[in-house]
Amino acid sequence: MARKIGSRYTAHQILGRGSAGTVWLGDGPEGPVAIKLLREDLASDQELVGRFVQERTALLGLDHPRVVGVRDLVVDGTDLALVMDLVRGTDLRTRLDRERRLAPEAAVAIAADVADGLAAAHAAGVVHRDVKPENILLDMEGPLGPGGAHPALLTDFGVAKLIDTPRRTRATKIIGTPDYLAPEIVEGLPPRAAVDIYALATVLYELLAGFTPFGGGHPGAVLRRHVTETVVPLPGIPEELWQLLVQCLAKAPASRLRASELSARLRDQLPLLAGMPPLDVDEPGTEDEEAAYPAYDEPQALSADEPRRRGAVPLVPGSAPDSNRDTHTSMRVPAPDELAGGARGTARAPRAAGQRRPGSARNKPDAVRRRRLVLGGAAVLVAAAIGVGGWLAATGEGQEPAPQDTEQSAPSQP
Ligand SMILES: Nc1ncnc2c1ncn2[C@@H]1O[C@H](COP(=O)(O)OP(=O)(O)OP(=O)(O)O)[C@@H](O)[C@H]1O
Repeated sequence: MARKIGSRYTAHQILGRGSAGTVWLGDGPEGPVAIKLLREDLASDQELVGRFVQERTALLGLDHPRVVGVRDLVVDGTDLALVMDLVRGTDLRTRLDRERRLAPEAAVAIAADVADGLAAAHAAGVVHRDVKPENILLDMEGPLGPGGAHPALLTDFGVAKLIDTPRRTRATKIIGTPDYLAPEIVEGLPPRAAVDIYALATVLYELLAGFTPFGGGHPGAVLRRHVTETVVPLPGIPEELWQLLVQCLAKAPASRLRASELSARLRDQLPLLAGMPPLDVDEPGTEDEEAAYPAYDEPQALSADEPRRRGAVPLVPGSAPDSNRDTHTSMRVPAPDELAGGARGTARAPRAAGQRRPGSARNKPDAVRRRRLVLGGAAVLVAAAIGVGGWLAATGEGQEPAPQDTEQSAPSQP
């Protein structure tokens, strides 16, 4: 079914859905495009529409081969749409779901591409703030690179910033995707370029291991781990690559590499990784923590036959009418002492494949595991939400900080 978007574009077929809306395959005066049609409740928010229009230049301004370009912004009646370059391929989450983990050479090649895109964005004064596999697209029509990896492009630049306004997101709600949230965000500091580096290092770890370094269990527990736990080595990972990951997952933002340096260091490693098979590691259990939390119901938005995705919190609060992912969980603000008190270990050390942890939650039926998932009292929620509350407060209109410790020079985003 075709649908007109403004006077210049026609949407033909749904490519995918996210928390902010639906992405369509469409065409316009210059050929095929991808059209991200924002959810109706967002599109009817006049303040939000105003922000998109105000940021039009910034949205349309990023021009880099590793960034999905935004070509146009359509505001038409109840429609608010971003018209983007069409990437023919898939998103990295889909590939990861299919393959579970990638060979190190391919994983590093993809991460280097994304780092290139980030370097360009940071130089232009833009922080992405939502780097995750869902926002990395693989261009299947592009030339094959190291490890047989297709070129990777980062998408959704600037959208998180526009949608996450204090008015839309009460300070009691946490915004973002917990697995990829840098500790300084959890602690309430404003997001600068280094948060993207942390998120990208998390993605690279996930590509190599099949799970994120601090993910698993209740979203609040995930946030707490970002702040209190150190990343545990992956069995079999080359030392230099491991050191790079450790540096970019540093708790202190200033200790992380800049995007251009990360890209160069990743590419330096590629020859050493050629032909290396995927790492053979087993996902750690979270049973100790799960036992500490009362029952937690899975988010409603996920349909029964859909594969479960990692716990995540919505970019936009509230149920998403056209969303079918469990990237839509809302969390309550934890009390300050909860975070501090939640620093107990979680026994999340990855094990070489085959090594079983006695009584691992991995061996429990899914429904049981789910019921035992977190919520409520314990540790985490607390500091997390307090931190993010501070972050939200700090990212109000006109308060977005210029990306610091980026490739400097460039003007900051208005
Ligand atoms: N420019 C594009 N070209 C081709 N496909 C795209 C493009 N942008 C997005 N898609 C597809 O649409 C899907 C949904 O994208 P969208 O950005 O709305 O959500 P998301 O990033 O997956 O999740 P969320 O918005 O919750 O962070 C993507 O996973 C991808 O498969």
